[in-house]
Amino acid sequence: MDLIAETISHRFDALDVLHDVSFTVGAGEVVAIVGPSGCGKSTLLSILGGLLQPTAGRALLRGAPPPGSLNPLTFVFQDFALLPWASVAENVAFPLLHTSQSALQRAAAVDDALGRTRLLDFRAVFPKQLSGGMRQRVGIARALVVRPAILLMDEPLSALDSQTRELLMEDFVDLLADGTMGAVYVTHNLEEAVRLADRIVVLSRRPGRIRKVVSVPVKRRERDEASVRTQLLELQNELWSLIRTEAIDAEREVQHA
Ligand SMILES: Nc1ncnc2c1ncn2[C@@H]1O[C@H](COP(=O)(O)OP(=O)(O)OP(=O)(O)O)[C@@H](O)[C@H]1O
Repeated sequence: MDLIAETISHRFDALDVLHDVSFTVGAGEVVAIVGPSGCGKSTLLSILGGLLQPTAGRALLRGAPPPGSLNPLTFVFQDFALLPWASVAENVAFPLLHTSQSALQRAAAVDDALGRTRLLDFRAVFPKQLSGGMRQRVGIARALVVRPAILLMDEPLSALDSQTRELLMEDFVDLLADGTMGAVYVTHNLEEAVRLADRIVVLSRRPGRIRKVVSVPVKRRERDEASVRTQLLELQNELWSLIRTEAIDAEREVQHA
């Protein structure tokens, strides 16, 4: 199933946020969205996920969802957005509450999502008992439980320390390995973009327009190998040089606001 951003523009009243953004996320593809602060990345993700109607253009899905998919698009949030009073298993089961699945089917789907995120031993634990990294694993399991075609991720690792980020990036590489699930990955972190994405959409300063789309020419599985480190670092530098001046301007704008 493909997700298509078709000439999307958006305004919040007088604030021009996105301008004429078009790209396609193919089945199983990971597309990162990077750009200076406030350029409209989260707004674009909300539009892609159908939470926000764009002022112009549209987001559409094309093709059949994966077998057994209950929801083609599902979000993973920066702040995990877990229910504090519910256990890990109950949090993960939450998106299934209003589906027609039987209790047995739900339990199987929850077990599958917990297994894929290595959380089976933590099913009865409550979020406050978990580290940040484990909480985000629960957030990811909750997204996986509906067997989505595409994960919509908004800075999913930015609340975590660098070691935990590294571990979760490895988890993402595993989860995305069989190519059945794609992702749109919004991030400030160019290292994450280069590590995880097939293609990186670089947005300009607000109103965000596409400045460049960059492909990562190394298989995801091989990106932690020493032999490609220089190549990936060069790509990261290329991205930073595209963003740097505008990031400085955006930073000043935020500070003066
Ligand atoms: N609901 C809203 N109403 C009005 N303005 C909004 C709303 N949501 C976002 N904005 C503004 O739209 C602009 C783009 O915001 P958005 O969060 O999409 O950018 P971003 O690129 O994700 O930012 P950051 O990199 O800082 O996370 C910002 O100036 C923001 O203040």
